[in-house]
Amino acid sequence: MVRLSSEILALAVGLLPQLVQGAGLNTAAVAKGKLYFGTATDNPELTDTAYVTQLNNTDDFGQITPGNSQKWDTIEPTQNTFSYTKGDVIANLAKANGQKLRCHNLVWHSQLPSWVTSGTWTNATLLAAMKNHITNVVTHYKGDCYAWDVVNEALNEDGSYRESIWYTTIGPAYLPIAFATAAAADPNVKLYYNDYNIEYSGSKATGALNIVKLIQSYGVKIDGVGLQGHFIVGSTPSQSSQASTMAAYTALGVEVAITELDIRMTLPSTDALLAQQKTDYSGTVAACVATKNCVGVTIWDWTDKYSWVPSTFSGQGAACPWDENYVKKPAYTGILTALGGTATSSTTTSAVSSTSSTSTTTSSGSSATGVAHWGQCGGSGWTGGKTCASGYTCTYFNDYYSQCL
Ligand SMILES: O[C@@H]1[C@@H](O)[C@H](O[C@@H]2CO[C@@H](O[C@@H]3CO[C@@H](O[C@@H]4CO[C@@H](O)[C@H](O)[C@H]4O)[C@H](O)[C@H]3O)[C@H](O)[C@H]2O)OC[C@H]1O
Repeated sequence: MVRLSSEILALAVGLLPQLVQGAGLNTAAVAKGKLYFGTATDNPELTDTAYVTQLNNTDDFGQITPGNSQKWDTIEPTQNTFSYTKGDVIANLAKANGQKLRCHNLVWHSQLPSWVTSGTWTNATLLAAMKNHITNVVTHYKGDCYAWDVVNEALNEDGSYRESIWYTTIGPAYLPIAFATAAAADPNVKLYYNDYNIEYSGSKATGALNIVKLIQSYGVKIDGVGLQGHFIVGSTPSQSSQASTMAAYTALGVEVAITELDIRMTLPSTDALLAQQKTDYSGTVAACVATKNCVGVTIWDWTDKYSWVPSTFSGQGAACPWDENYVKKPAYTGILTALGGTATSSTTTSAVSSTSSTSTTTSSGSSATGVAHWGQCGGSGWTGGKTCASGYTCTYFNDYYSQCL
């Protein structure tokens, strides 16, 4: 009842209906006792005003993660020369918006500069370089990060250690040493081990459990396990499987978070794939909701326009809850309902229609019904049909947003 009144008020004063507080993903997550619902972002897309408008919407996003700008190759491209410009842009954006920042990442086998991958190292020299990097970066962002992904993807699929430069030169002790170094630089930040395909039981999840135990056995602090959640429509692990795996981690005294959620499909998308994607997103988020020490969910960017998927997995995409035109997909409603939120008219109209056929109509560019459109009615940014369907009138809200009502 209250929400309906807010919508009427918002319409009356010409506000964007989707900004009505109380309707979004982060608001619903916090109401469920979670710390945040968030999204990854990256520097290049921050020049897109409509993108940033939604990124800044704390009703949907209470947390952001830099997708690339805190990685080793960006921050320390040359040994002992640190460049924080890109990372700071995102850290400052989070600060300005009052959003939590998940910091990503300190030690990984990928996106390393050549001075690391091609250097001639001994155990002692590589340890010194790793500790120097961690100390500098964690100190620079001290107080800014809710959590650091201290080590990313240390495992093979069979649960053995990945033959990275870290493992082959230093051995498994690089993990506890990395965590101890981060803890010394910022005793208050949460320290995570982060990986993919550890969201369901199996050898790799066992490997991740063993990493937590290894770090703890050294008397070193580890606060959390990050479950990346890069899934495939129709092959996403079930809610119960994800929840029971989360329980195995939290039984070791650490929290968990879903840190990089996206659910990709073989293109082109169809109504059936979008419906299955909604189910898959919903079950995954519901697993976190059902797990007391699952603190939050982060999607790996919110719009298909800037998703990493098509450039990494040939022929696949449409992995995010918003399409490339910033129209909410059925997945959005799936997430919201898993978070205990209600799909109101502000959700369904500015976002997805409750029927997948409307989404298809919109993305195919034929006449639009009660759905959101970025841009002015009939203008160049008008992303759906150039005209509203019979019985609907195009209503202008602002330069970015119009809707067939
Ligand atoms: O701009 C992009 C960044 O967005 C990108 O960020 C990384 C993306 O995810 C994380 O690393 C990847 C995780 O998925 C692995 O592939 C999996 C293989 O097994 C499959 O079953 C599973 O479905 C797949 O997801 C990739 O091999 C990993 O690289 C990483 O934590 C993020 O930083 O990084 C590259 C930039 O170009």
